[in-house]
Amino acid sequence: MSNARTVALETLIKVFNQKSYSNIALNNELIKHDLKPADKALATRIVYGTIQYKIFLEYQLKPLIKTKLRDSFLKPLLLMSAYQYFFLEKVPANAIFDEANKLAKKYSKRNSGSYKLINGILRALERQGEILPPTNDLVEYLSIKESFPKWLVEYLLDHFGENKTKEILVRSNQPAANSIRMTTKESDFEEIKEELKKDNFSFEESSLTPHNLNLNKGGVAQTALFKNGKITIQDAAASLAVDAFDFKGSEQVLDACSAPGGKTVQIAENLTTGSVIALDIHENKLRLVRNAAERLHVSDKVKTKALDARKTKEYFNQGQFDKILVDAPCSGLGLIRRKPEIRYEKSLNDIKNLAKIQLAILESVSGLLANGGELVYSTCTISYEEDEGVVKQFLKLHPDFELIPVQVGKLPKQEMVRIFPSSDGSDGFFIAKLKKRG
Ligand SMILES: C[S@@+](CC[C@H](N)C(=O)[O-])C[C@H]1O[C@@H](n2cnc3c(N)ncnc32)[C@H](O)[C@@H]1O
Repeated sequence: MSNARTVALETLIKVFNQKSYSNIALNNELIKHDLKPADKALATRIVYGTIQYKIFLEYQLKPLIKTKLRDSFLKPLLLMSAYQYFFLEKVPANAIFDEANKLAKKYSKRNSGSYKLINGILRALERQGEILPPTNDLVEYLSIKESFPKWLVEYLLDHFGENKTKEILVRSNQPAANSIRMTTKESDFEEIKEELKKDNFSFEESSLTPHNLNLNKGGVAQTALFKNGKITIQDAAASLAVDAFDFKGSEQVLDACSAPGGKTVQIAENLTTGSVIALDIHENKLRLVRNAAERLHVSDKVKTKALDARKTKEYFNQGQFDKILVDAPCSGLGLIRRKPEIRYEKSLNDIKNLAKIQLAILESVSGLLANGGELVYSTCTISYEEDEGVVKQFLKLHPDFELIPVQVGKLPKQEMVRIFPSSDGSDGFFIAKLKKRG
C-alpha cells in the first residue's frame, strides 16, 4: 500500500519520533513513493496540518487514551487521523477511520493489539467531538484552539493585546501565499503578468508592494519566466527590506547574513557600477546565493564569503561600505505559517539569546559603514526583543547613528516597520533603517 496516508505516516513518525525536519522528511518520502499530484497534495496537507495543530489534536485525544501507546507509529497515526477528522471536511469520517485501520494492521507487530486500540480510540473521538477549555482562561483557551504553546500566547498577549494576538494566531495557521517578485523594471510588469496567464497562473497583486504577486498555485519554478530570472520566489514582506535603501547604483554593499540570497540578488539588481559582498556563517549555503545570482544575471556584481558576521572587523576596512544589510538570524515567529514546527521549538530564552547575537552582528559591521552610509536591520520575527529592542540598544551604544523613518511599498512612512503575518499570506517582518552621521 503506497498512498498519501502511508507517506504522511512515514513522515510524521520521523518528525515526531526522530526529530527530523518536516520539509526534508516529507521530501524524502515523496521521492521514495511516486504519488499522483492529488495524493502528493493530500500527503503534504496531512503532514503540515498535523504538525500545525499538534497541541489541539493532543488535547482532543488525551481523555480517550487510557493505556500506554507502545508501538511508535501509534501516536503519529492517531494525530494524523484526528487532524483529518477535524480539518478535512470533504473526507468522510468512515474513510478516514478505514484508512487508519489499514495502516494500523500494516504497522502493528503481531498480537500487539494496536489495531483494536486505534479503532477504539477513533470511534470514541467521533462520539466525543471537538472539546475546548473554558474561555475564561484566555491563555489556555487560545493555546489549545490555535495550537500554540502557552508561553508564546502569553508573550503575544503581553506585547500586542487580545485582538492582535488572535489575529496573529489565526493568520499564522492559514496557508502561506505563493508569492513571487517581478525582478524587472515596473514598465515590464504587464508583460510578465500576460506571460503568467499564458502559463495558466492566476494572481493578485500583493497588498504590500506592486512588485509582488500572489499566485493561485505553486510550480512557478518550472516556467521560462523563472528560469530566465524575470521573476523570483520571494515573500512580499521580505522584499521590502531592500526597498528601504536609497540606491544610486555605484555603492559598495555588504549583505552580512545573505543565504539563500533572496535579498542579495535584489540589492544587485539596484546596482550599476557597484557590487555586493554576501556573507554567511554556513559556507554550504553560499552556493544557493551564487545560484540565485546566476539565474538573475547579476553574478558579476556578487561576491560570496563564508564568515561569521560578528568577526567582520578582521576582514574588512573601516568605512569600506556605503550600504550594509543585516537580515539577521532570528526566532522566525513571522514564518510560522511556512514552518509550523517553529512554534514548538523556540522559547523565550532563544529570543533573548538571539537578540545578543543580532546586537553583536550590528556592533561588528557598524564600523565598516562609511560616514553618511545606510544600514538596514531586518528580521522575519515579531518579537520586541529582537526587533525594536535590538535597534534601541544599538542606538544607545552608537550615538554616531540615527534612525531614519522608512517608507516602503504601499505602507505609510513609519519610524520602524513591523509587518504582522498578513491576510493575503505574507510573512511577519521587521525593518529599521539607520544612517551613520557625517
Ligand atoms: C534570515 S536568514 C537570511 C535570509 C537572506 N538574507 C535572504 O533574503 O535570502 C539568516 C542567515 O544568517 C545566517 N547566519 C546565522 N548566524 C550568522 C552569523 N553569525 N554570521 C553570518 N551569517 C549568519 C544563517 O545561516 C542564515 O542563512
